[in-house]
Amino acid sequence: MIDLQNITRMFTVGDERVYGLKEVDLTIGNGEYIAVMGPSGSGKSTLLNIIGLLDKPDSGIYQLEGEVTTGLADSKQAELRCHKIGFIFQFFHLVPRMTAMENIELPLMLAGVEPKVRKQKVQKAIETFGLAGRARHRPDQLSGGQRQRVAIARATIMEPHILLADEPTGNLDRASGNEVIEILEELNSRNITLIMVTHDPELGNRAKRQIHMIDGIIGSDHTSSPATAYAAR
Ligand SMILES: Nc1ncnc2c1ncn2[C@@H]1O[C@H](COP(=O)(O)OP(=O)(O)OP(=O)(O)O)[C@@H](O)[C@H]1O
Repeated sequence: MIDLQNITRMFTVGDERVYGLKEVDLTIGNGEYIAVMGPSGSGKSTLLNIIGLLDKPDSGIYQLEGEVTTGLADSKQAELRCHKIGFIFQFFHLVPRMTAMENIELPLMLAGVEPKVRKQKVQKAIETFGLAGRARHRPDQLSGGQRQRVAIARATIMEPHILLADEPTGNLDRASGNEVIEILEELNSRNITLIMVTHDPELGNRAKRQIHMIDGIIGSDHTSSPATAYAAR
């Protein structure tokens, strides 16, 4: 469960103060599938960064799975992030000099998992995400869709409960984008919470709940009825 209470994040640009988020209340249950939409600058990435513990609010309380995260030491926040949350970005954020395999292995290394277990897990992920034959390729030797599949493998290798995806198909052609969405939806069907920022209304409609941001606040929060959700697929 993700629970944001009265969350505000402000940025100072020159003499001006800009709200990234303004007194936002939001509760997200386990296994939900949410699309976060809204115009540029409305606070979508700020919201995702706060939920993902990549950024801290200026005020308010954020509880992640019952634990109050606000005020926790950076190291403790990093530990929570590493074990509970996977990130997928529009531009993949893979390490260019590492192979697909090494990129996928990275979170396991950072978490101190022993080499034998690492190898087993990476091998399984390579197979699960259709990357056999590409394991030793570097990102610049992979297609966009393959890079995003490596990024998803890396994001899920620690078996997080929550996946945060910021425009995961924004840099992909339609076919590769569809493939990536289907993978993310399959993960969500296994009770992984999926929160996806998207500018694409068609994609947004596939989610079971749509949150529209405007000027740092939640302008609307709509959950599709099961029948509507089915029709949108
Ligand atoms: N690091 C920063 N420094 C200053 N202002 C920032 C910073 N990050 C975000 N903002 C401001 O906070 C507001 C929300 O930005 P945010 O990136 O969350 O919007 P967004 O909805 O994700 O936009 P986009 O769709 O263009 O990615 C904007 O006014 C933005 O200019």
